[in-house]
Amino acid sequence: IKNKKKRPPGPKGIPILGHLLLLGENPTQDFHKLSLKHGPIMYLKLGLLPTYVISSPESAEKILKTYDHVFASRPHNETAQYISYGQRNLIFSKYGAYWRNMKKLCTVHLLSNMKINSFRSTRSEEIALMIKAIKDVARGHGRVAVDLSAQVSSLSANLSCLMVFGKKFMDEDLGKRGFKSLVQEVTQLAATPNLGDVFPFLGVIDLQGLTRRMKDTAKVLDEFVEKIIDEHVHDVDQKKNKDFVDTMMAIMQSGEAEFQFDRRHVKAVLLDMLVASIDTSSSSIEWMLSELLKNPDIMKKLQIELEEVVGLHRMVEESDLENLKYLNMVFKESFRLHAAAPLLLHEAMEDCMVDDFCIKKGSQVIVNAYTVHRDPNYWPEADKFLPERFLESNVDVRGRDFQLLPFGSGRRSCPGMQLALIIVRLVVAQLVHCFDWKLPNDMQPKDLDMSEQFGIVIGRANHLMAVPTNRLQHK
Ligand code: HEM
Repeated sequence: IKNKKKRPPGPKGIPILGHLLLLGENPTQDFHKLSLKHGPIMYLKLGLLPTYVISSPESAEKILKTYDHVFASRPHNETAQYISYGQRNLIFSKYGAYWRNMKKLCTVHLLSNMKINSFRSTRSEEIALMIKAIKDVARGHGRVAVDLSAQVSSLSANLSCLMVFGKKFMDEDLGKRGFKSLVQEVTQLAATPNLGDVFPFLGVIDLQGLTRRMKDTAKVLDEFVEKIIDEHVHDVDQKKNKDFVDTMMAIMQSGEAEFQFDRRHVKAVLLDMLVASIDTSSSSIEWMLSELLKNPDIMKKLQIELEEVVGLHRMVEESDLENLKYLNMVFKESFRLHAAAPLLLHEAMEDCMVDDFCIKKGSQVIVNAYTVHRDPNYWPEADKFLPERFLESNVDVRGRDFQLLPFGSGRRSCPGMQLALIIVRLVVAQLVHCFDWKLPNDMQPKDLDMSEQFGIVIGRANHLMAVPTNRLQHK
């Protein structure tokens, strides 16, 4: 009984608001600083919502493995409801039979190795288009800078749209607001702390206007997806390569899903796939390129590996990836320092003792991968970018090693990891192989700004600009 009452340490809060005022523009960093003071299991009260912040590999293992069955649910997200057709998607769905069925369906039919491989030539064509556009800039003989952030974000959106909808969308599509900005608005709104989540009685009042904005955005997106589904229903048999809309509609029409599965479920999952894939992949690529520009010796070493494995007469292919060992090390180190979604949001489905502390049913449990990835017991000189630390180590990003969790671990871990591993490594390898890069205006690598912009995905605060010169010896 005594243990059941024991609460983890945490800062002193104030009545009603609890610890809300301790969180500023970048909650990941705020949690990080607080946990250095209060320990790996820290208690905070965000408004009325009891929250436990988990910050060490050992305590993360307890949450995501030992007691995964208790912590596999998601906390309520007032804003996100409206884009998920009443929690019919995966990301924000509560744990239960529906989520289990839907996750299985997505893993088997949308994100399997076979399905991912069926889009191999699409990836290759789209990446080649980006490289061609950069080559045109590189004709300026080392004088003109490329907006790498814009290039990569557009590539990532195109890759996701082709896979999900079977076609690309331009900025001018979807009326005045533009397709990409609309998808970005969804992630932005879902990430903005909503008072309705921490003071449930404020949910209906919508003081911040977030719900209203999300409803508006959701309506436009819904009309857009409806139109795409209709187009697919009309010419379903004409394509060899089935995109996600074809696949989901076929499952719906066949009735093979063992749970209720109608058009709302199809739309919820399609939007899930877009929202979960576009910014995570592009930010990860941006951060990896930023680190390479900041560390020219590491960039050079990677180029030497590419020269040895691929040669200077052709571009990188997906089949090369398994032979690029140093690329893999650079990739792990970049995901360690710049996990795209470092706050893993979970909810306790029952009371649970973790170490000496009782985590109460209904509480929010946040695993902060940002702090876990900097634990000095596992990561000496944790703030430095040192890919060589993986030289003699088997530590991997797949969720087996709790000191490195960029894709989470356990039941709620990322089902798109395999696809992300391919896209991020391939795009970075291609850019580094095809071009030499330097920072614009004689900027020194050490001066490159690495500020973060907080959101569901942590991106760069400023666009990454760099000057390319051609490297390959073919036209
Ligand atoms: C570099 C790219 C990516 C990163 C870093 C990433 C990371 C993550 C993380 C950290 C989670 C939450 C894990 C947790 O709560 O414990 C997650 C969930 C998820 N990811 Fe990814 N992801 C990436 C790409 C993708 C892609 C390409 C897709 C699909 C096309 C995808 C689909 C999802 C979905 C559907 C979920 C929700 C799973 C659930 O709640 O059951 N992700 N991802």
